[in-house]
Amino acid sequence: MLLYLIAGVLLAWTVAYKYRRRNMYKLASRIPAPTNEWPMIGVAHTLSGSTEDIMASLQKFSYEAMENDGIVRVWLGHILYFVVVNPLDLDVLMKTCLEKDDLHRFLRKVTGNGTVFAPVPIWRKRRKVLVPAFSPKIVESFVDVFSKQSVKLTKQLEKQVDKGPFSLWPFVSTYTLDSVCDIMASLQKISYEAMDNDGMIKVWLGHILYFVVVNPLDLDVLMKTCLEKDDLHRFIRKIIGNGTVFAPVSIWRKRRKVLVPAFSPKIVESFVDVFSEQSVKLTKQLEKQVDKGPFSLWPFVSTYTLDSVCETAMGVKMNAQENPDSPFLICLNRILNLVCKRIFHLWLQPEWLFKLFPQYIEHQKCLNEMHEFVDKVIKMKRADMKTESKSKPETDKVYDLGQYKMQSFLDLLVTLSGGNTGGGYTDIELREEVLTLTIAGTDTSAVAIGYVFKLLAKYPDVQEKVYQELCKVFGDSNRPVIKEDLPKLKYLERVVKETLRLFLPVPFVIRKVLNDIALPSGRVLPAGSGVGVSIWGVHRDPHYWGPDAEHFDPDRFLPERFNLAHTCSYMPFSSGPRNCPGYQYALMSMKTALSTILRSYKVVGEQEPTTIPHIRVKIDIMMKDADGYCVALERRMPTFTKKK
Ligand code: HEM
Repeated sequence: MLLYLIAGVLLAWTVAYKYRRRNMYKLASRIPAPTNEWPMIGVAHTLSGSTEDIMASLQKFSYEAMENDGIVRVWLGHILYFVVVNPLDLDVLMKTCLEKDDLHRFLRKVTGNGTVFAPVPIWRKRRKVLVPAFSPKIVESFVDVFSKQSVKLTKQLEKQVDKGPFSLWPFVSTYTLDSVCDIMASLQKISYEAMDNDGMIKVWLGHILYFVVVNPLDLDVLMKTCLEKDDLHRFIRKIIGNGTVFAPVSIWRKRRKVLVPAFSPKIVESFVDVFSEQSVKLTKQLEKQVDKGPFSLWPFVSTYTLDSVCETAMGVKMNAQENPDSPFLICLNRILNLVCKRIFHLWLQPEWLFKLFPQYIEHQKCLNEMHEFVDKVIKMKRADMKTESKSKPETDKVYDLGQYKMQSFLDLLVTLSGGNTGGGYTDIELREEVLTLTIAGTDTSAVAIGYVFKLLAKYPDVQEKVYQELCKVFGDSNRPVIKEDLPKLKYLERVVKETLRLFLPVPFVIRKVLNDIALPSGRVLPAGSGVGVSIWGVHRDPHYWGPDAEHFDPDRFLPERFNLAHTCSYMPFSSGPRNCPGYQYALMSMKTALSTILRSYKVVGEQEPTTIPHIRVKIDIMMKDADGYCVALERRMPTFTKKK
């Protein structure tokens, strides 16, 4: 019975198929075929892999079509194609045939339902969102990017001048790639659009609707109610698990309660000695670069912040400044780089697909190395706390594990979570929190220090004022910084705050909307959508910062001038219950490093002709200088050795 049924279905399908083909043949017979049809030439060329020959065939078909009233028919496998060159026919076809051919299915594997190859029902919605993003005003705003990339391209081509023929392709292809991949430029553009649209604009990212918000009144509500982090953070959760920064709210609440007391002013102040010692080391490391022209500051400042954070978080002297080949540092940088790639490359997102890429093995290797290291520190800490022994275990060859201090965050977390025996954090919870602090505290502060350097090089008058203040506080002494110095460095603090306004390490924060939310601006954000908080946009919005919002002016933070109309109009450390608990720590670490280095060296670089600073930025988890914080140093006085 079943066999009869199957046979019947097959027969019906064959008849229908034959009928359709007959119909097709009938229609096709009115249209000539080219003299050499596809199966003969096309397949042979395809098998030989000669794409040049395929192009030659396509050109030939086009010529034949020109001679046959603008159309010829071609079979590709079992599918009949009409090659059309007649503009009148094309006018109708381009308006009616909107579905892309199945041949594009291979590209769809990469772009998914991205507008270009999406099926028509999906395409219609996507196109509606995409078209306004190509408005003349927006496209015009990209000319700056094209222009900068063109100057770079011209400089790259310089190497080939008067050297005979060469392939232009690698040069022009990277030019367009750089322009198109300028993710930060797109985020900035969207933020400007939001400013012009009463502080909000909507954007589709894949199938999720995001609202990019820059209105501080709306943000005040959103930052207090939308506490759940977006799913895009799941890649970084692979590293830090349920560590405070990206934990689901139910877990985050408990973790935050334990973490906040560990950032009390008294505890953070006690870290200044660590910042100071590491800053002296940093100044010594920089010595090699003095009077030697421009160099990238990034490896120097990022190892300074890593050493400071590891010492204060785990009590371990990482010595990354002297030992940049430290496996922990290499793994940390590599894994963060892979996370960033996964966020922006859709094909690396599904876990099963990512596992097929060689990067997966690298990812796991780095993860294991980092976990093993932190687990080792935790084990030693527990043992040490148990025996309360002052004698330290044998020094680890690479990490110098023996030298931890008693009041690191790790000590505090063990105690604050309920103690070393029962009730307190498990080893995994401790590892998650320690890694969270390391990741949240390292690059953020390094990025910010790097931007201060860039801006001081651009504005020597501002640097001179910083230097004069340092001379006033430290006299001609080259002693290391102590905690009492920091509150006296008021102008330096204004420079840091203004830098964090214009060039902030975390320009965007993404949260989930779990329930419909009515906002002060009158809009309602629907449950299931996402909020892209453009802190970058908030900080540059002339509605709140005046017509000179884009200008670098540290004195706008003078108490008599600074009037924070809305809490959320300045929030480099975010706002609300999920803001950054490390802001005092970061400011102290930055001020210590800057006041140590700037007494020894003058930073020089390309000066800015106006008060609007231009720094080319890229998104690499954080917003970083695309040129690696390139500056030069000139000597002012000998490096620091003496204590007060
Ligand atoms: C200039 C330096 C820094 C900047 C600009 C910065 C910025 C931020 C921002 C914007 C957030 C909130 C993200 C959100 O709202 O979703 C955050 C969270 C956090 N930051 Fe920082 N941060 C800095 C330094 C630090 C340091 C030095 C530490 C620790 C040593 C730290 C630890 C954390 C932690 C634990 C969180 C998670 C808070 C929570 O979810 O409850 N940050 N940071």
